[in-house]
Amino acid sequence: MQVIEGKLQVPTDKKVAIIAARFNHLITDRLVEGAKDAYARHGGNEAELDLVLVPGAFELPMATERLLATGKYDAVCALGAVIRGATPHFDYVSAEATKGIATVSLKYAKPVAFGLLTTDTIEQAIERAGTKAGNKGFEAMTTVIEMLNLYAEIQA
Ligand SMILES: Nc1c(NC[C@H](O)[C@H](O)[C@H](O)CO)[nH]c(=O)[nH]c1=O
Ligand SMILES: CC(=O)[C@@H](O)COP(=O)(O)O
Repeated sequence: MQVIEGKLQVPTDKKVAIIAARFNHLITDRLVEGAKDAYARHGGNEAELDLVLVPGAFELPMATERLLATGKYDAVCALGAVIRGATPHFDYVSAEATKGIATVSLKYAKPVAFGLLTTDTIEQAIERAGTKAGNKGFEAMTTVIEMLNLYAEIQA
């Protein structure tokens, strides 16, 4: 049986953008740090990353679409933190961001990692932004690296 999988080594010929929401930036700044750390730990040079900031998670898909439409990027690491408030707003923002990120990834057939926290409390968000439950930004960038290498293995 042939096993096809992507290795965890940053490819030298691929351009990656991090796109991060400023909303809840106390959390998202930590996710960005985690993503940069993952890139460096897997052999990449942080200076080669581009960082794009958007107002909130709702804007992640539309700005990712613009980025990929330029043809300059091979993958995007999308980061944000939606934290439940008192109204149903959380459900709308998180659902649109999630659906949009998946849609744009499929449209361009390029990896767009889902580094979006959707938490009930700020404590849960802190736990996932570099404390006891790891750093979802690190995980998302690791996914970008694996998927870029996987796509290189699966040539159309
Ligand atoms: N409540 C959260 C938001 N809300 C803002 C929206 O994402 C959007 O920027 C606004 O509705 C204008 O289009 N964004 C987050 O990233 N996290 C939240 O918890
Ligand atoms: C994600 C959100 O919904 C949040 O920031 C909005 O809070 P609220 O529902 O209290 O307006």
